[in-house]
Amino acid sequence: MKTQNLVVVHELYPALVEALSDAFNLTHFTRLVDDQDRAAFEEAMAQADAYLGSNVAFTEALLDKAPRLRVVASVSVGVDSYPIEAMRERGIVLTNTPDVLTESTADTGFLLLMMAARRAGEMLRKVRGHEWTASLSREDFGVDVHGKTLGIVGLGRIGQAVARRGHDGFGMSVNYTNRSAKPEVEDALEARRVDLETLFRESDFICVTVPLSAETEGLIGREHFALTRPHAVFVNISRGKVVREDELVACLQDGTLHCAGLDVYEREPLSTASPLMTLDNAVCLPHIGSSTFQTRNAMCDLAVDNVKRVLAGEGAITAV
Ligand SMILES: NC(=O)C1=CN([C@@H]2O[C@H](COP(=O)(O)OP(=O)(O)OC[C@H]3O[C@@H](n4cnc5c(N)ncnc54)[C@H](OP(=O)(O)O)[C@@H]3O)[C@@H](O)[C@H]2O)C=CC1
Ligand SMILES: O=CC(=O)O
Repeated sequence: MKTQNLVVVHELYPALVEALSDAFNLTHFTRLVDDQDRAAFEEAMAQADAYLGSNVAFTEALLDKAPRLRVVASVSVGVDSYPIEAMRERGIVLTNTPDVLTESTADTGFLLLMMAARRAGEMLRKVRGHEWTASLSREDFGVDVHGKTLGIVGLGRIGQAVARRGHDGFGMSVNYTNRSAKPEVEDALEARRVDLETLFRESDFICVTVPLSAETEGLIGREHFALTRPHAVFVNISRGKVVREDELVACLQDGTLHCAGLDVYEREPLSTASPLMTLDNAVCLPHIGSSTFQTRNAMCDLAVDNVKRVLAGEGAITAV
């Protein structure tokens, strides 16, 4: 007999839904769309031993309504949306999905970097808009990536994977800022640790891969964009709130910053009223960092293994 209640708010691959239905009393939402879904979700959480998912606003009030809850398995590496201290006080184990998403997310970072450098979004719009009627002019040229300088803000797992792509694949020099020094990466990638201002001043491409925290919220703004080189490309694949988005928009509009490639925003989904929607020098993706079939399946598998281990009284594989 199934005795444990699992609430999932995530899209899962079909075989996993079947396996979870066999093992648990499963309440499964693909996503919470409206108030009715949210109410049904809270009702299910009142009996839940475990939760697995992402993109749900977790509050202390929700925890108060979930007295049986023992494990929250986030299908993400970032855990900025959870009340971590309140969970700890209640003895709820929080787990995440590091490592399995590192390479796909770094690919997305490099995709944005390349798209912004070569203005791929704009060019695609030209072709589709039937504006490719003659060979392109200098006004449509992009900038080279190979041999340039790449600056990484937050040289953790994903930051290092982006840096490796730049160094090994494109012969780029690497600058980085990070809380702690990374001598082994400095050796392997000839990377140079600098302060944030120097990184913005002395890099052609800047990629943000630092987690959102009290220290990093609003870390980057106009004073940094004002230091950038004439054709600098700014990429953010971490969290929108690390950047002061109104200042980013203003700097893209007034030419202080040449162009940006963004996967994340202050508010998601991005509002249709956002100026980023129409700026030619902003390449905007809808938070697809880890969204490949292989990686999302691996993230779900890891989250499930974490749930099973915690409920069995064993340590989680990737506790936060
Ligand atoms: N766009 C997307 O879809 C995705 C986005 N992400 C985002 O990427 C983030 C990074 O993931 P991941 O690389 O696995 O995380 P890691 O923990 O491996 O790396 C984070 C790095 O940031 C550094 N850091 C943390 N705080 C500060 C600070 N205040 N100042 C300077 N450096 C700091 C850490 O330094 P130290 O080594 O000293 O601790 C560490 O090197 C996630 O938190 C998430 O927000 C992740 C996956 C997908
Ligand atoms: O944004 C995605 C994550 O895994 O964090």
